[in-house]
Amino acid sequence: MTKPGISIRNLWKAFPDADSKGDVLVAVEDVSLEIGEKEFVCVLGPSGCGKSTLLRVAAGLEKPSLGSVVTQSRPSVVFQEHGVFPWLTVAENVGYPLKLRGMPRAARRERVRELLDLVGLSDFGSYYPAQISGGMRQRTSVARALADDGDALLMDEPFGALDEQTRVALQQELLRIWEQTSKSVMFITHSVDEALTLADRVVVMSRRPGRIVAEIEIPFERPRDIIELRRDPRYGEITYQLWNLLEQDAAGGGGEEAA
Ligand SMILES: Nc1ncnc2c1ncn2[C@@H]1O[C@H](COP(=O)(O)OP(=O)(O)OP(=O)(O)O)[C@@H](O)[C@H]1O
Repeated sequence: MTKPGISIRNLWKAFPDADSKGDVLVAVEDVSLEIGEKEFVCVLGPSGCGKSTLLRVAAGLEKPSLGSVVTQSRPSVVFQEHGVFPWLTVAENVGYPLKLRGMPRAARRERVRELLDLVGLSDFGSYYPAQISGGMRQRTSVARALADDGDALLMDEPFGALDEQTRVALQQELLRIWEQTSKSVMFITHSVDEALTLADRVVVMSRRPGRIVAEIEIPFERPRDIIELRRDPRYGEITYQLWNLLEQDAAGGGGEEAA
C-alpha cells in the first residue's frame, strides 16, 4: 500500500448507555485501518455495528474515546440524506465550500461548471433540491464533496435510500469520477453487492461492538463495468465469502442485537 490517506489506530468509541444509567455502550472496539492514497475501501457490516460512528470519528465530527485518526487533509463527507442545503440551488450547494474558502466569484463559477459537468447536472444548476430527484440530490452532494477538494472522501451509505437502478447508475458514475480524481475513499455500506462492486478492499465489521473481523482484497480490474462484473465467476465467489463472514458473525453471538 502507498502512504496512508487515512490512518485509524486502535480506535475505541463509547457513548453513555441510554438504557442503563452510568454504563457505556461501546460502538467501535479497537479498530485499526489504513486507507492508502487513491485506495477505495468499503466498510461492510450489519445495521447498528458502528459503521457511521467510525466514519464520523474519521471525519472529525466525533472525538475518539481512545486511539487516533490521522488524515492527510480535512476529509470531505457525503451522507445518505439531508446532504444538501434546501435553500440553495444545486450550483450554490456545489459552490458552497469554494465560497467558504474565499475563492473569487468568476473562478468559483468556472469550477462549479466543471463539477456539475462531471456529475451530469449541467442543466440543473439553477434548480433547488426540492425540484430534483433523490439521485440528483445525491449527485449534488458528491459534487459538493469534490469541490471541497480534500485528499480523502468519506461516504456514509450515500446511495442507501435510492432505488436499485439509480443506485447502480450512481455507483458506476462514482467509479468514473473517482478514477479521474483519485482520492482515498472510505465508503460505508451494508450491501455486499455495493461493497464488492466499488472497493479495492472490503473491511468487514462485526455486530456491535464493531470490530474488524476480516479484510478482503477485491481483484477486479479497473475501470470496472459494474453490470459486466456480475458475469465474472469471481463475483459469485466473493459474494459467497462475504455473506459467510457476515453470517458467521451473526451465528457466533458475541454481538448484541442491532440498534
Ligand atoms: N451519539 C450517540 N449517542 C449514543 N449512542 C450512539 C450515538 N451514535 C451512535 N450510537 C450507538 O452506537 C451504535 C452504532 O451506531 P452506528 O450509527 O454507528 O451504526 P451503523 O453500523 O452505522 O448502523 P446503520 O447501518 O443502521 O446506520 C448504535 O447502537 C447506536 O445506537
